Amino acid sequence: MVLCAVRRQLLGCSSSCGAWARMLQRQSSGCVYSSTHGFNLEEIKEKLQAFPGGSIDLLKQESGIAVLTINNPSRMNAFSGSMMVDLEERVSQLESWTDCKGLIVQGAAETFCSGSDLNAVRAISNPQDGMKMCMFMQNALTRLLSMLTEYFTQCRLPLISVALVEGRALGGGAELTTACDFRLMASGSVIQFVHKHMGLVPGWGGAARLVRIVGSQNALKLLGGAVKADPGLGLQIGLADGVLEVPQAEEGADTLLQQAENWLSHYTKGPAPVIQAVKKVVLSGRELPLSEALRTEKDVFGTVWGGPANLQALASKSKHK
Ligand SMILES: CCCC(=O)SCCNC(=O)CCNC(=O)[C@H](O)C(C)(C)COP(=O)(O)OP(=O)(O)OC[C@H]1O[C@@H](n2cnc3c(N)ncnc32)[C@H](O)[C@@H]1OP(=O)(O)O
Repeated sequence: MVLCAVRRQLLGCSSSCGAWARMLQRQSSGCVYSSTHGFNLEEIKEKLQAFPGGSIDLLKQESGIAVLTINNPSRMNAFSGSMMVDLEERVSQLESWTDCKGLIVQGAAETFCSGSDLNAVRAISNPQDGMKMCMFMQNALTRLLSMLTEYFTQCRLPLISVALVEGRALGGGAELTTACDFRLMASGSVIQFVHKHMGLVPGWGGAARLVRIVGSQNALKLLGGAVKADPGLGLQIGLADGVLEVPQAEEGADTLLQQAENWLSHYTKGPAPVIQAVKKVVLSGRELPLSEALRTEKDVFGTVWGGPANLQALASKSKHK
């Protein structure tokens, strides 16, 4: 009962434990919104499907690293309605891939994503439809980053993700980069929250996540000034975790995707259960009050202690020179 009250207080829930239980139920599905918020998944999917074009493509690789490609080159990879539905389906596919360790999110044809498809935006510019689209994308991107389900130590997508930003990441595209653990920016690339210029603020969860990544001062500057963040600024404020050189065609150097895979492999090398456990303890440390984070860490520790990787390391008497 005391814990219940503490949790209610922490999440600003002033209603009864029944309401709290419903909130927990929502969180166990990894979603922010459910029917209690007027969110009807099938209804919104049908509405979004009316705006077709492009696709979100998922490639699962034997290495345990998946590549998610935003693919709508004729519109600078803008998100059509059907691509939003695609995204949610790809997240479900990733959630059921137990050996998954890492994810690279990239755009097709040398640019990342120019945000919402403005044709769809114009057609659903009434507040009700805007809210529905916003809830749908927040649910999908929250599941992508596994931000809520760690309350049950059952983080569904415990992979380490990186956005590979080439060209432009604008509006919703900039928001998408914040739904990854890391951002790698190619030389010449730009992340820009152009929402203010559109008379908007982020609605796909990008503002809340941005504050956690760069702090509220920098977030206010990026959003309030619709600042073009190039790789230099990105590194300086912690928005970018690395800069990749775009290879010249004749050089035979690694492609940006190969460079991103090499970069990510430093963090995904090793058995999937151990990598997934790392993601879980870091997420719970960030998202939970200390006492709950410590308990979560204990539970996750229990899943790897005496496990195959641990026993093998003990048997090999490995030294860490
Ligand atoms: C909560 C979500 C909030 C949002 O995401 S609101 C959307 C924010 N994004 C935007 O406003 C992007 C608007 N587009 C632009 O600024 C420019 O097109 C951009 C991306 C800088 C590229 O400029 P350029 O390289 O000069 O290329 P361009 O303008 O000729 O574009 C090539 C074709 O792509 C299209 N396009 C680009 N961004 C789009 C979008 N978001 N929705 C729909 N179509 C889009 C553009 O209309 C053009 O098509 P077309 O060749 O004229 O048929």
